[in-house]
Amino acid sequence: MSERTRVLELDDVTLRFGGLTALDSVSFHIDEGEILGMIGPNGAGKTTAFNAITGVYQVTSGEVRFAGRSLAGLKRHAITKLGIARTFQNIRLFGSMTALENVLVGADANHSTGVLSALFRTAKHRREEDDGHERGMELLEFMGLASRADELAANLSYGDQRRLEIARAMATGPKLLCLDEPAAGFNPQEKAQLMELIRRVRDRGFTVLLIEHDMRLVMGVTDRIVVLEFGKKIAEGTPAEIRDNPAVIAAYLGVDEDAS
Ligand SMILES: Nc1ncnc2c1ncn2[C@@H]1O[C@H](COP(=O)(O)OP(=O)(O)OP(=O)(O)O)[C@@H](O)[C@H]1O
Repeated sequence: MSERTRVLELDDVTLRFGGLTALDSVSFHIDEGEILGMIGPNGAGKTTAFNAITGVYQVTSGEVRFAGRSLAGLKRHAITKLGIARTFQNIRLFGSMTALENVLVGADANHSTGVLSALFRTAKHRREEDDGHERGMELLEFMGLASRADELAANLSYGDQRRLEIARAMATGPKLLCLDEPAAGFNPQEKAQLMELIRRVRDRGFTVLLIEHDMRLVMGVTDRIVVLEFGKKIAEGTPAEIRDNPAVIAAYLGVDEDAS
């Protein structure tokens, strides 16, 4: 097998909230171009792992590395700039802004020009705005939202809002895209469509970390899967390996796969 570039690495990460150990010595990595699934029953630590990766929480011990660099002490904004973007379990759009404006807010995160040049509308700032606009429209097109570009986000259907969140995250130009249950609340057909879209996102050059409750779906779209239970990694492997793993079967036994 050829050498692949390591995008993200969690090295023996423990994260405690007071007496509760939400992540317990968790290690895994993601290589460039992979779709890595993260699954596990409710409260397993999946969202906490996202929060540790994106700088919402600092790890108690261990290290998160992005492109070989430790993320210790970095704030959320700095981590976005480095190239990690995420969506949230609960949609967080700016409801009174249009779909396009929401995407442009994402693109803004990576502008090199600052407040002063924006104030004086320097040529460079204008150029960045034009580029951002074009790229924003292209992303909306890609997500099937071009015709909704001028609609207020609050007026979009639930499914369109979920897709817009992904477009906004992509607009920051990330190397790693972290999607926290992007298909939550979707019916099976919508879920299947979204998974296909996520595959196309990866084909555009993004590396994807995906939390998804629906085992069948996650099996269909991911290259590898990490399974958490009570903050510990209990399994890691290809979808076929995970499907037959006794520890995973035990963790999910009696658990409604679609529960969220
Ligand atoms: N800010 C916090 N303060 C205290 N405890 C927290 C905090 N965030 C998460 N936890 C706890 O950490 C554990 C892991 O939660 P987490 O949300 O990461 O699980 P999850 O796998 O994402 O679950 P779900 O599938 O329900 O979203 C849970 O016991 C949760 O109650």
